[in-house]
Amino acid sequence: MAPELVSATTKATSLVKAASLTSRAYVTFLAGNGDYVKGVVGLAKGLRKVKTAYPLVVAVLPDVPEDHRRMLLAQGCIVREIEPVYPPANQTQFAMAYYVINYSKLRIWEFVEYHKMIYLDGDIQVFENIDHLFDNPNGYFYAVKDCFCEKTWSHTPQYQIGYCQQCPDKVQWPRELGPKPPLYFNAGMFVFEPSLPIYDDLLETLKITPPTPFAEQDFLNMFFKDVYKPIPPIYNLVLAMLWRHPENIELNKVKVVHYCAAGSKPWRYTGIEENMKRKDIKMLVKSWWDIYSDESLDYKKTNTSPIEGEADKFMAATVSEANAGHYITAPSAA
Ligand SMILES: O=c1ccn([C@@H]2O[C@H](COP(=O)(O)OP(=O)(O)O[C@H]3O[C@H](CO)[C@H](O)[C@H](O)[C@H]3O)[C@@H](O)[C@H]2O)c(=O)[nH]1
Ligand SMILES: O[C@H]1[C@H](O)[C@@H](O)[C@H](O)[C@@H](O)[C@H]1O
Ligand SMILES: [Mn+2]
Repeated sequence: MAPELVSATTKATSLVKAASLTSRAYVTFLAGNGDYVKGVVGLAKGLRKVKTAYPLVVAVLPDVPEDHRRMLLAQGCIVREIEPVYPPANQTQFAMAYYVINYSKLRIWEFVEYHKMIYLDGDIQVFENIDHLFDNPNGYFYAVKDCFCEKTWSHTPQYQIGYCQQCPDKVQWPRELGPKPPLYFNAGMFVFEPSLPIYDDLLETLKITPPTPFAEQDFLNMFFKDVYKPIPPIYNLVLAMLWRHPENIELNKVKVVHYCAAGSKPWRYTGIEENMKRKDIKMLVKSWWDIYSDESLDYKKTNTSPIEGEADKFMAATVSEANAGHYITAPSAA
């Protein structure tokens, strides 16, 4: 082959590789000017520590201040601004106010330059590589089953009768309450495929769906109930599982920890709330801090492999062609 052809072929091959790399990404969501940015910085560093091959996209609301965006870019994140999504007007009083902003998460279905994404809350840390989840068959919504035993669930019949899908045989679902409710996932972590038709359908369906206490989590559960595939709790350890269902958890096998129990956010941890003095909780909070404080995990441009370099160029080209000025690109989190 003529040298120029060889080089063209090599270039094409690396572009194809770069394209397939950039067609997968992790994504998280950031709102406001508070301290959740610390969670996202910790997550970017955690993903780098486990040597993920994929970047971390941060979907930010307009109220995220410029200096927080710069911190994320400096950590190798891709920052994309999204518009807020609100549930139907005049009904917001029915949702837990704190969660209403999370409906904005639905915008990530619009990120169709990626074929597949793994969504992670900002209060999640990844302790082992989970890139293999991208290889799960397409066409399903993958997430971990939630637990109904904490007080946050006290508004539900499940909580009131002591039924939890984590131990469905302990308290049987009573016949008089009708059919057993479908499996319910925690929406702090899920694997999904961005799609414009699904995005339109999500927003159209939301218009006719009254808000409920767990906001977009309830909504996503309802919307994806027929394609939901549970994955093991090691992919999203909801901390309450440690004291509610210890028999279901082998802590040394856990890959992803979700600091969602009251008082457990590592950057706010004081130890005063219920269960927060447990040895396992203290250990998990310390593990989060070890990653967050490790300067060797800060993003360095020189860390990028040749393939990542190509991915960056490919992204930059795609972005400037397709979406000039719409969002800011940054290098991979890995
Ligand atoms: O002021 C805020 C509040 C939330 N978030 C983002 O929104 C995510 C969800 O909020 P929490 O993690 O505080 O919520 P929980 O984990 O307690 O709640 C769970 O229920 C919620 C219902 O709305 C969501 O589904 C959420 O993903 C799910 O893990 C955060 O991680 C963070 O990424 C912010 O950036 N700023
Ligand atoms: O999303 C909620 C929230 O994270 C609560 O803290 C937890 O008790 C729930 O199980 C979960 O569904
Ligand atoms: Mn969370």
